[in-house]
Amino acid sequence: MNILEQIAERTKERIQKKKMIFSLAEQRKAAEENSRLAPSFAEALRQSELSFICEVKKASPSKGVIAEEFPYLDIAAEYEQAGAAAISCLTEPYWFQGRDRYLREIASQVGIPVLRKDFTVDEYMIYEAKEMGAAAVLLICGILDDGQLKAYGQLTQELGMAALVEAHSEREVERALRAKAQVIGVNNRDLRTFQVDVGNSIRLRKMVPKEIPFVSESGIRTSQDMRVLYENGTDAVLIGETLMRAPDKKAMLRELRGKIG
Ligand SMILES: O=P(O)(O)OC[C@@H](O)[C@@H](O)c1c[nH]c2ccccc12
Repeated sequence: MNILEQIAERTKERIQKKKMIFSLAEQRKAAEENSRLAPSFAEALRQSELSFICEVKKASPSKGVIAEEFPYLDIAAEYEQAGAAAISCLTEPYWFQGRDRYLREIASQVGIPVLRKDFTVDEYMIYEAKEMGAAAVLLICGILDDGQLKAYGQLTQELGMAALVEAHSEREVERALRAKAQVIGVNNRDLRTFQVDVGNSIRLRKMVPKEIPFVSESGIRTSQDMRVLYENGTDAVLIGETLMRAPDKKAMLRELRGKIG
């Protein structure tokens, strides 16, 4: 099993345990009772020439612990003040050291949309995301079949959220398009090998119609990376590690943005 499959399996177990404590029916009810409409994720990505989705992430399978100190609320506030279009918050606990409560607290504190970054493998997680105040969930093509992609995308929309559908290859972009993804992200990191290639987004950008916001994810470090992505029609970038390691996140965002947008 590659790492992506391992995480997906572990996530299924995690959700089974949660369901025993709080059933799917109860979770659905809790989601439906949260009538607060989160700000629109897709709209937020259309607000500027090149939008930033800034990630709150303590650790990752490829890098281990990235931020020993992890004042997640301060980090989220700093991202918002620096002009982030949206925040991505990890909730996966074992490889990324995420927590549901990080997302819950961040979403209640900031005015910009928050993406629940997790390995969605069950509709239960979509109800949870809604209940927690997320504006969007991640659907990874590599761990979902076509039926799930479609059904989870629909449920997400019914609950007033958006799905960021993540692809890594031509075939997966085709699948995302077929599933009527509202927002498509291309991961520059191969979650099977951890190899990073920003060229992956550039290659796959051409397959996605202009009306669908296109997000380039992972491994973005320099204003040079940003320029190349921008020139090739990227609408938004999703940046984690580079920002998490920067002592002054506002300055880092300014530097990355350079002369763009
Ligand atoms: O820290 P980076 O290299 O800037 O990457 C951020 C984000 O793209 C990455 O965390 C990510 C992309 N797809 C994922 C799926 C699950 C968990 C995490 C991810």
